[in-house]
Amino acid sequence: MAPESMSELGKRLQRLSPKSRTPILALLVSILILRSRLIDAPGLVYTRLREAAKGKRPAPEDIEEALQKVYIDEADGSKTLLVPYGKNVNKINIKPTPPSALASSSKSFPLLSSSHKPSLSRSFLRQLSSILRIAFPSLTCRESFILVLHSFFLILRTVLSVGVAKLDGRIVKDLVSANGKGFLKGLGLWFLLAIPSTYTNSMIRHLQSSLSLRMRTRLTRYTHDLYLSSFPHLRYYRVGLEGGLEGVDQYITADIAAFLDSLSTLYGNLIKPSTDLVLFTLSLSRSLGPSGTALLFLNYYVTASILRAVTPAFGRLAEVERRLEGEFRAGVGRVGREAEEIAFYDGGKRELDILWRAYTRLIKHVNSIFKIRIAYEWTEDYVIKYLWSAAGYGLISIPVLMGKTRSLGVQASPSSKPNTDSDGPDNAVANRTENYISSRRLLLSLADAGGRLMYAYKDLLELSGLTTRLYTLLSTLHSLPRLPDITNASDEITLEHVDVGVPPLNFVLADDEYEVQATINPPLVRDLTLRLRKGEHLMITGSNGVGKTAIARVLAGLWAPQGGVVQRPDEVLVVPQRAYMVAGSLLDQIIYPHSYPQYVKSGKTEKDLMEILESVHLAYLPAREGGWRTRKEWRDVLSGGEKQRMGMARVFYHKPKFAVLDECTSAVSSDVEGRMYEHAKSLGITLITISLRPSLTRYHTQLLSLSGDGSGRTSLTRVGTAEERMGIDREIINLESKLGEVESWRQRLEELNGQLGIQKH
Ligand SMILES: Nc1ncnc2c1ncn2[C@@H]1O[C@H](COP(=O)(O)OP(=O)(O)OP(=O)(O)O)[C@@H](O)[C@H]1O
Repeated sequence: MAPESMSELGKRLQRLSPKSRTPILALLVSILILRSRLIDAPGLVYTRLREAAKGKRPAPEDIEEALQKVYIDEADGSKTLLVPYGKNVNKINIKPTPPSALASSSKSFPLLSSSHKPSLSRSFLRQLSSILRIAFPSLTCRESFILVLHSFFLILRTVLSVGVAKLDGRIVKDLVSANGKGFLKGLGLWFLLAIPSTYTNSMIRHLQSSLSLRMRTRLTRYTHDLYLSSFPHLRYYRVGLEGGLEGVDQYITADIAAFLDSLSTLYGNLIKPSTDLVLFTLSLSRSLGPSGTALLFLNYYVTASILRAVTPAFGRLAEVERRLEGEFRAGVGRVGREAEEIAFYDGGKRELDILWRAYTRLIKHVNSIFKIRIAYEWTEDYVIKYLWSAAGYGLISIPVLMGKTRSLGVQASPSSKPNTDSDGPDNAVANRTENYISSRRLLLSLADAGGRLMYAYKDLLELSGLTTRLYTLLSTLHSLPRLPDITNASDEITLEHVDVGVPPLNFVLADDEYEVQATINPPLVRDLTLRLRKGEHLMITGSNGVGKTAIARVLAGLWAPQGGVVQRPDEVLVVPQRAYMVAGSLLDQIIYPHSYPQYVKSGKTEKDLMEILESVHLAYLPAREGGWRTRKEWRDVLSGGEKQRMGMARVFYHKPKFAVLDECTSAVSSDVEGRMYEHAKSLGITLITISLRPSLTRYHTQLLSLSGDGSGRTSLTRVGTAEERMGIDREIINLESKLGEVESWRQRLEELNGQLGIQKH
């Protein structure tokens, strides 16, 4: 807008009366906000508009590059996500929650008592305020600004409703008194008032959803940063085992959204009727007098008491519903994830039973909520719609029936002022009609506001259930203590008197006090002491379930040792038996957990990657799958052995000092397995192999055997000791002497064939 036209607009605004200025100012402010949102929104709308305006569209290669890159690391530590959208690439800057902010907010999330039930208590307010501090990090943040604007429009709507009620009365009065001019004027005003009223309504809806979305983004980012924390917390790994929380996906996706929807709807449902109640009561009290107003308040008190008494525990019901929803979702997710295994067993029918059971439990619960609601809503409707209306009729009738004609609602306009009761019975009727219509409308609005408030009470209870769900997730994630730091700058792995066992459920709560679980799981491996220098390859063996992988978990830092001291260099890569395939391109599979920008930074090229694939006998993949950037569901595309080879390809890409190979070549043919082991050793990688295959022993210098008798004992022997070599020598002599006899066996065979008349061709 040009500056001259702005100042002209300012002058015009000044000429308007303060009352008529308010809606116009609100309109202008909101237009400015919408405009600034278009400009400031990081990427999404603006990039598209700007690029469309310039007629500049990214080439398909740019989009492919963006798909591969995913994000760009910025100098300030933030990341800029590249999101291909239609024919454009949108850039969205994401600032991670600083670890210090996570650490300081953890004090606001003490664990709830195990006996906690959601309700409107102080605990609910504490939980809500802890969560809201994440959604509204400061008073000056954009969310706070939207909230203020939203509240302003909510109040403006109520002010406009009062105006509409008054105008309504005035129009009917003019109609009854056959005042055509006044009637037409009233109608004109009616249409004028409709403009800010309808605009206010749409702004309220818009601001409510945009506030909800913004809060969701903040909460989701915070939860992601917390959940996907790297060492020393690894919360995504430990939240189930040590935190005892199942189905985190339901919490992070559906529950956050449900919580915020409930919160933002509730805010509107609470502010509007509360303001309505105050303003309408004020308007009405002028016509009802002190005793009428007192009766009105008595009416509020009685109805609120009745409804409180009949309100079921909606909070608890909502919490249970979310949990059952999560169980059902997890069931459906499991079938999708394990589809092939289920199909091999033809287990569809069995899975159907399991899913149907989960769904039936959910539906039964929802149905029972519906049934409980019938009785509650019946009482609510009866009280609010009929009891309140009847009380309203009674209250309006008092001044009318007692012959009082005190002016209600709208004061007659100056032009209509001479029309007083003394001018004749018609005017008296007209005035009473005006008063009645205004008051009636106010009373109906009052009953509506009361109904909404009562609904808000029920919504508030439901919000308490959703708050408890979200709070439980955040407090459980926060409660996981740091894992001990086991890394140092040396080139060797040392374990001294280490006990390895399944970590206990981290905290259980009794009477709001933290207590470490009393029953620590007995160690699987006891008093393990070993020292592994670079170049000393260790093989760990033992029967199933003795704790071989448990040792790998301790070495990786996933489980804290139950006793003793573990020290290892930073560069230890653990390759599990079940190879994990990341969402992304073929190239992403090899470089995982590196991202594309890290790969570029490392200076490696596609030629290097090809050499790696050749060393694991997967060189045919890029050509077969359509290139390095092909994106597929690799978990389904690659065979079990191919996936395991890909796991080894990662080892060759990262070249760590130590690689823990946890039966990660069990599905690979022996010849290829051997060549991969040799290759790893030639790259200078020290191997720690967990395997039951004796054929792998020859690639190692030490053998750690775990006893299968439950004692947790271990024995460490050197592979290739003098005794072992003597054993091998004995075997060689034995075989050689047998080979010496081969000639005599062949002669005997020919003799036998001759006797049987079998001719050798
Ligand atoms: N999260 C867990 N919760 C409870 N028990 C566990 C957990 N993880 C492992 N265990 C138990 O710890 C024991 C050792 O497990 P581990 O995976 O180390 O066995 P393993 O020696 O590697 O066996 P395998 O040769 O079959 O792979 C097993 O009895 C297993 O059931």
